[in-house]
Amino acid sequence: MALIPTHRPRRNRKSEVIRELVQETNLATHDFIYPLFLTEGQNQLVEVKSMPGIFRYSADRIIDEIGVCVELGIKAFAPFPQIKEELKDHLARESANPDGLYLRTVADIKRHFPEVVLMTDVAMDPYSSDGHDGIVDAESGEILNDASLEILGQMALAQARAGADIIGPSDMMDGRVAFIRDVLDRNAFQQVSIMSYTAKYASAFYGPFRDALGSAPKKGDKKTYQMNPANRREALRELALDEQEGADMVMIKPALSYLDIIREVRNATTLPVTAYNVSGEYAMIKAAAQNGWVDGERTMMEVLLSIKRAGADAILTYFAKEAAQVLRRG
Ligand SMILES: NCc1[nH]cc(CCC(=O)O)c1CC(=O)O
Ligand SMILES: [Mg+2]
Repeated sequence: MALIPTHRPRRNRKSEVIRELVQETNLATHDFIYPLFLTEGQNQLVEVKSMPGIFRYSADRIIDEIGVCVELGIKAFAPFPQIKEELKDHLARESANPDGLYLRTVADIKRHFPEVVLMTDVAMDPYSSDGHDGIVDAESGEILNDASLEILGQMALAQARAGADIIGPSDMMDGRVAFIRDVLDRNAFQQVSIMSYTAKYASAFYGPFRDALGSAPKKGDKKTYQMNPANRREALRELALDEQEGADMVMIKPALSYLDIIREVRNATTLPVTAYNVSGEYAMIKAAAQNGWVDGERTMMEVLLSIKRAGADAILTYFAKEAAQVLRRG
């Protein structure tokens, strides 16, 4: 008797239709935010070596690319700029230049596609001659928190003026969400949202992104501002502060080694939760797929689904375009 199971979960797996009926999590193209790399010049389309299938686009080429994505149903984008070395300085001044590569292109994208949502990145690293997200004290090498807030506030304001829909502070300075919210509100940008990089870990998985932008720290690492990968409770503390400071959405980054944090944050907040499936996570799957070691497409879809199952409402992912093609095919 004991040898005949009374409970048979396999009955709910016996056909494709039944499996779909009981499926708990679904991926949709509208879940994706597509990060895009911008570069100077005309007619530039340069593949990032460590990210096969991902390119740096000059301003003229990005418009066509966004057109293709919109056609596929991708409606949200997160642009990042590759800034020329000679435009970088200790105070990241280029970050607030309305005629610079980034803000000019943001305005241009919004002109061509008023309906797309642009999330702009607030952090000093792409514009900083030190390659850090905040100001580096010349003597001590310390990353100065409160002095950096001024620069981040001006950067956010310049992005709002260029037409950003969502400001994404990725810098991990303390208090920046409240600071940026205040600057935006005092300048009549009450409707511009803030998606905080709430729990951003000091991760080895950012390597290919830093290759793409040439934004790696010139000295030291980011461990005095990005979080220790060992910590879980600290993510909840950052969450509580970002809620108090007025974040509209919160983000966990990276995603795959931090699915537990995504779930934990999902359970602790009523705010929308986003996860950033970062460059190194993309590169790993691409490399294995190119070697024939995993099925790239199935691995991609499984990873994205897992991030949603963990509790993310939206996903920043370099896979957005490929996954949208798979989802369209059905
Ligand atoms: N402000 C820094 C920033 N903004 C986005 C990413 C990484 C994204 C990725 O790896 O895909 C980083 C990484 C870093 O700290 O150097
Ligand atoms: Mg914080």
